[in-house]
Amino acid sequence: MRYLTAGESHGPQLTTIIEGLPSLLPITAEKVNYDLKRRQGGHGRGRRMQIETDTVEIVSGVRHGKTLGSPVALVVTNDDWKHWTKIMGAEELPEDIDPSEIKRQISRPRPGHADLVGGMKYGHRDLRNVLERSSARETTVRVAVGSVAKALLNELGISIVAHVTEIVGIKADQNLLEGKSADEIRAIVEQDPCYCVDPEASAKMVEAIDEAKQAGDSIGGVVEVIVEGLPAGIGSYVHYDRKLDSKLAGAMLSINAFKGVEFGIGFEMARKKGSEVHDEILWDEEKGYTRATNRLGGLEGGMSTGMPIVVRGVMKPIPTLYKPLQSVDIETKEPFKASVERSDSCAVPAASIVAEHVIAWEIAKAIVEQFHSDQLPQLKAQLDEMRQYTKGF
Ligand SMILES: Cc1cc2nc3c(=O)[nH]c(=O)nc-3n(C[C@H](O)[C@H](O)[C@H](O)COP(=O)(O)O)c2cc1C
Ligand SMILES: C=C(O[C@@H]1CC(C(=O)O)=C[C@@H](OP(=O)(O)O)[C@H]1O)C(=O)O
Repeated sequence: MRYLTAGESHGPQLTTIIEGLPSLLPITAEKVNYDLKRRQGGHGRGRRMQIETDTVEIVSGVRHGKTLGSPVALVVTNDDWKHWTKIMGAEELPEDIDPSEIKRQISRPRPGHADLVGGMKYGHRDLRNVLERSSARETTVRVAVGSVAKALLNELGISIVAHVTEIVGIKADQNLLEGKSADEIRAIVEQDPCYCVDPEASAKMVEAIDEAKQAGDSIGGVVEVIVEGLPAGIGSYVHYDRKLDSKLAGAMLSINAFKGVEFGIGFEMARKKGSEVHDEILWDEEKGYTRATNRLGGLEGGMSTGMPIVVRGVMKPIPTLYKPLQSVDIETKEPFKASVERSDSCAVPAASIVAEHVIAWEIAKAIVEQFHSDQLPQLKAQLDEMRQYTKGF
């Protein structure tokens, strides 16, 4: 299973084609739109999100609400495009117009964004040609793709949820997750402005985001994704490129501004002994094999253990600052303050939604590739069989 995305931030639309989905999978634009709306939200978003109302158009691969097995193409239009048609059009500029007269040309790269190196790499002296594609606007269609993947996971009895665990050092109380299912966590975070389970921490996060915005600065944080209901044995230890944990880590780090990833208790493992890290194995008639703890985050040897997958990613503060950092104008080579583009001050809550969807995609892909998956009913039957088999193993 694979997908491609195309589209510039201020171009006419974002497009994606998903290939390899099983047939007979129910998909609705309504469900995808719900996830797109969640990605647009979260405290700390900038003015662009007031312009856009992201909705998906399913343009192929689905008939009467179910996938056909053929490629599924999705389109999300950029409402902002109408303000950018001259600046972002695909047609050649008329000869009597000097390109430097085109407004919003950028020659002052922002530290921390792709502007400078992207310009060098692709030979763009107008750095807008870089930022249009390096922008996290592209994560819109990745959420649409992940939403389709979640529809598949849902059919297979697998739930997934993301939440924000930390913003600028303000940490949510992890004990509040104790005994809660992914669906219960979702019900809580959907009501919270920072997509956080801890209302006290969330109130402080809101304050910190507002303060950063006021100061012309930006802040980052940590998001966590939990996957429940995955049978043991998805992924493999037999070859490096089949390890599920490496695929999940890659997916997390593919999100714009994500700089680190950990599973279970994560980097804390460096400070603990083996007896305090590894999860003891239990068995009972009803549940089959379980673990006394889940400190390894549901993965051993590159395979799911049957315990919930717990994966976290850290997002750096957003590079565009209203109080800009020192940079160099690439035309004059003079020192200047970097360009100030309209920007979010904190996109950690929004990015948690992106994380949920890129992880959903990787899990769905690993399942589809491991089993015979031309048709959803066949895939479902094999997963049920695998659950029964591993229980009695
Ligand atoms: C949901 C989301 C929203 C973002 N919004 C902005 C923004 O408004 N301004 C900005 O400069 N960067 C924003 N970023 C981060 C940049 O896209 C990112 O830093 C840039 O693509 C460079 O990539 P890198 O940070 O991974 O090196 C956002 C990231 C995400 C995930
Ligand atoms: C458009 C989105 O996020 C954008 C991500 C982004 C960046 O540099 O990554 C910069 C900003 O773009 P603009 O200058 O158009 O406001 C954000 O708004 C989105 O999330 O849909």
